[in-house]
Amino acid sequence: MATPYVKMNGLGNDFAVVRVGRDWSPSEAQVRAWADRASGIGFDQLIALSEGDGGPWVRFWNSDGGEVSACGNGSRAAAWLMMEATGTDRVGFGTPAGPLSAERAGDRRVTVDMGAPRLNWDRIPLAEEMDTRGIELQVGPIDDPVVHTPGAVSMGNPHVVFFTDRQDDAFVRGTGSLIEHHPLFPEGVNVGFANVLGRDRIRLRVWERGAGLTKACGTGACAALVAAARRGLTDRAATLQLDGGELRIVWDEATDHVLMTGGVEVEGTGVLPETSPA
Ligand SMILES: N[C@@H](CCC[C@H](N)C(=O)O)C(=O)O
Repeated sequence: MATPYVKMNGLGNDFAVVRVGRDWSPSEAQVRAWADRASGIGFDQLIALSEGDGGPWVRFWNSDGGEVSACGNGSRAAAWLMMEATGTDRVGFGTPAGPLSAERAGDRRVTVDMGAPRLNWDRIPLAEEMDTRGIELQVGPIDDPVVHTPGAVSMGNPHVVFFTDRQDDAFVRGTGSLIEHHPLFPEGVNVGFANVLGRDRIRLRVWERGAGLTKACGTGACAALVAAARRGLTDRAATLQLDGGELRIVWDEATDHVLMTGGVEVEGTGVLPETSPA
């Protein structure tokens, strides 16, 4: 049966969003074929919206076909679609990483309450106990590393954040792809490169686990703000400048929750191409 999709993006981080049953389960090969920018639809993540007894439910897959628990930009897109469909200004929905809530923040702008960051080493997860404010990891010569001691944060998915002004393509791609599969991260990791420009402004580029360098990463932006604030480098609210635009991130002191505000765009619609599940 044909499955329609809506093509969307959040700051250029793009998705195909489908409405399907709770038991819908594409194979890795199918997701990879749909994600392919030369021969498929082309996207960074696939997002599935379902209705169940417990209300709306959202799942995410990276372009490499792996299912993941969280996606910040994708959560804004999913929330906006659900609010448009129901004519509401707020929505709550389940995700594999836990329940989230969202509300409209202007024309095609959405704030998602991303919940509390997970900061214990075993919840990132790391392979061994470490202080997640700055973990024992470095890139480059032992006595003169290029980047070192990244903060580690889970926003429902694992992130490390290096504080550096080295943000050129070659460095981000080379270092990101190396760290993504480092044995310290049993589930892999998203790798952020954050240049703190002021107490309320960070320039961020993210090498995403399972998707590579994207134009923006919402959970990466949340993780960067949390990692920076924990180190005293910024306040608990900042504007994150990503390649595709800006996100406002607030780590609320009263609730410990991280609030992410940014735009969503609809690019078009289509039908998932027939593919073999193998
Ligand atoms: N682009 C996303 C993150 C998608 C998942 C990530 N690549 C992972 O594997 O955890 C975002 O906006 O957060």
